[in-house]
Amino acid sequence: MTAIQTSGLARRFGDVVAVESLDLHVRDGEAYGFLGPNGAGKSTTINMLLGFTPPSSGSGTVLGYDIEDESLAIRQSIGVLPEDFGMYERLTARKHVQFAIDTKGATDDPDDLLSRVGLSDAADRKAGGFSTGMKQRVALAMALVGEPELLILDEPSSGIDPNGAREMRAIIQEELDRGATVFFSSHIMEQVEAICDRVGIMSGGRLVAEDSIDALKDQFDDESRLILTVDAVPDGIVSRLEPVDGVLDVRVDGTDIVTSVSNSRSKAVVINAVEDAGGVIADITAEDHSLDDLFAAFTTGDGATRGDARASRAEAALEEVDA
Ligand SMILES: Nc1ncnc2c1ncn2[C@@H]1O[C@H](COP(=O)(O)OP(=O)(O)OP(=O)(O)O)[C@@H](O)[C@H]1O
Repeated sequence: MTAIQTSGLARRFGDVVAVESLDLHVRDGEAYGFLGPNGAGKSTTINMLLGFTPPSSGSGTVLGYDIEDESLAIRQSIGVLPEDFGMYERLTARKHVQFAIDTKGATDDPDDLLSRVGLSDAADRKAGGFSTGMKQRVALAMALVGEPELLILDEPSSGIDPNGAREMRAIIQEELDRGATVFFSSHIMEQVEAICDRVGIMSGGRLVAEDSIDALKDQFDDESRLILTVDAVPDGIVSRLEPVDGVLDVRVDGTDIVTSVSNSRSKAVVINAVEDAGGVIADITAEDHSLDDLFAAFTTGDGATRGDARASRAEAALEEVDA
């Protein structure tokens, strides 16, 4: 069975198209990273999957249940860590978890769950005094109630310190090991890279890529990144380099001119162009692409055509897969 499937799913808020013709396929037992910049439509998608926001058009199923007609069954069967989790200030951490257990008719021991998320010491404290990270841990404990087949986690690591993020990763891995499907949105690329089998990248309400991280990276195999550190960045260097044949992207980061080039011939042209523009090159670095680059490539529209070009490349690649 497909854990999550949507077809032409869309949601508009007035003139704003939050999600547009979304076809999502999350397989049983996989860890699926749902990525995208702020405002890309991730939370709106998750809210549609949970039945909190009705779609403007399109359809979808979660664990085989229809997202519009069977949302109650969906919420009973899955574990959710929502984006904005409101807590009852006067209830203790344990009471929160017990509430989730009772609601689901589950038999978990709340103390076991609080121990898993590292909150044993705070079990009897009222949530009103909790830090953001502690609230997030309570929310995760509540999501884990009843060993759900599917966990939907919206930014699970937000507000969590690096140790907490590592523990969160370990918990997600444990859940995967017992056979659960994990669908989570995140801005933390290391976390996504460490956990995910596949990622879907949203941009402007559309799914611009959906594949394994390795497969997406393969699309960049013929490309490399060239970083020129200069004493002072020459005026207008971005618009000067962008038209150079083989240059896929240019941006300036402090005194670094960061370019993606499709062949080594272009590197020499870039270096010459920077020097011709009066740049004194202090250092040259060539780098492989990281997941951050990949994310930027699929989601940024700045630097003129690059984001669009990448998006169309991604679409072309996906069409090939579909064909
Ligand atoms: N209730 C609403 N009313 C009006 N516009 C909305 C509403 N909810 C979302 N939007 C708009 O829809 C778009 C997508 O928002 P959404 O929250 O889904 O993005 P996101 O990818 O989850 O972003 P973030 O990473 O910042 O949480 C944005 O332009 C947002 O302003």
